[in-house]
Amino acid sequence: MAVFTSVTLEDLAPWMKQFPLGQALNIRGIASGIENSNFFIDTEQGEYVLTIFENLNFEQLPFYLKLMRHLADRGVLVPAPIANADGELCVALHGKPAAIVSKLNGSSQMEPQPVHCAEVGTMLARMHLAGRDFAIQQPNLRSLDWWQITVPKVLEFLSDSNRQLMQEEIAFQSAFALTSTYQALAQGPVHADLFRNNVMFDGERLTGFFDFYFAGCDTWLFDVAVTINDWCIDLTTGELDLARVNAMLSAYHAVRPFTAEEAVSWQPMLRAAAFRFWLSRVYDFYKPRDAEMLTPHDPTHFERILRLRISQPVPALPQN
Ligand SMILES: Nc1ncnc2c1ncn2[C@@H]1O[C@H](COP(=O)(O)OP(=O)(O)O)[C@@H](O)[C@H]1O
Ligand SMILES: N[C@@H](CCOP(=O)(O)O)C(=O)O
Repeated sequence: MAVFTSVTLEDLAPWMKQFPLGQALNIRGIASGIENSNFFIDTEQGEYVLTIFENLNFEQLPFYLKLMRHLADRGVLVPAPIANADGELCVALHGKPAAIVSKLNGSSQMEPQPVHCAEVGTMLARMHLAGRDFAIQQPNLRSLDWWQITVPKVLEFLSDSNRQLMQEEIAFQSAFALTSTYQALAQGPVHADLFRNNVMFDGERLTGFFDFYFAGCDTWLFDVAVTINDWCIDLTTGELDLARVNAMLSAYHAVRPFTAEEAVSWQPMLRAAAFRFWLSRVYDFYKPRDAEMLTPHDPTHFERILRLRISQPVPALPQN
């Protein structure tokens, strides 16, 4: 999809008066998003991104927007939400919650090299540390609870072998989450969807993480595993690429050293990260929402990755 809710320059004229950005001069819908309606807007103060939230509500949004503001204020490279005259980061537009955030320069690096992975590892660790004193608690809404509710809804669509894989993995992850090792893992606000399409680069320089609308409080290691499973693989086979894995993990470890509990949780967490996206892709594939141009992501990609993370040893986390 792209734009679920249409917005014109005429719609924007009165609405923009509450923001310190002057008039909107131009608005262009962004085609690549799949969750929200996004637009680039040119204002008298420069370029910004307008997002109309299609699924998140006014109660949930302060977590994401205030987290972005909190991180931006601490030097983590993320879009900074713009407050209106009342200090609100989220305001209704066409009856839906909407926000304006700063536009990041650059473009996504879809064929990353170790140098890009190192940049991501460093910024991810800085983001985790900067989030430690963030006051709002909101769980990762695509975590174990959601998996347990969603698995029964999709089993009927799966082949026998995939149904078995899904049932065995949800049982494994449910048991893993109860272990004292899991309970000892460092937690805090995490991005939870830090794929290549959610990071901007200008050449080899990272300019920002964005699309925080799957963020929530979860283990930091889950965030690392989600990121590794997208950035550091052979895209055809799903196998881990050691040079990129080492670059990302070493860079992260240099800022925020991994713990002994994280070291023993690494393989289960790579499985959890693969499972989360296999499940959401299966769900979106078989239970699509209304959308003008929505093309669902391929679920088999993460099924393949999950099978590999179960069957093959994974490179160890760096340890001091
Ligand atoms: N703050 C930003 N700065 C620059 N580009 C952005 C920003 N936010 C979104 N975009 C652009 O909009 C596209 C869609 O945004 P995204 O957050 O991925 O949408 P969705 O949440 O709907 O999947 C991105 O691929 C990117 O090109
Ligand atoms: N990264 C997820 C889907 C979420 O889409 P995004 O465009 O909001 O990052 C996936 O690949 O399944």
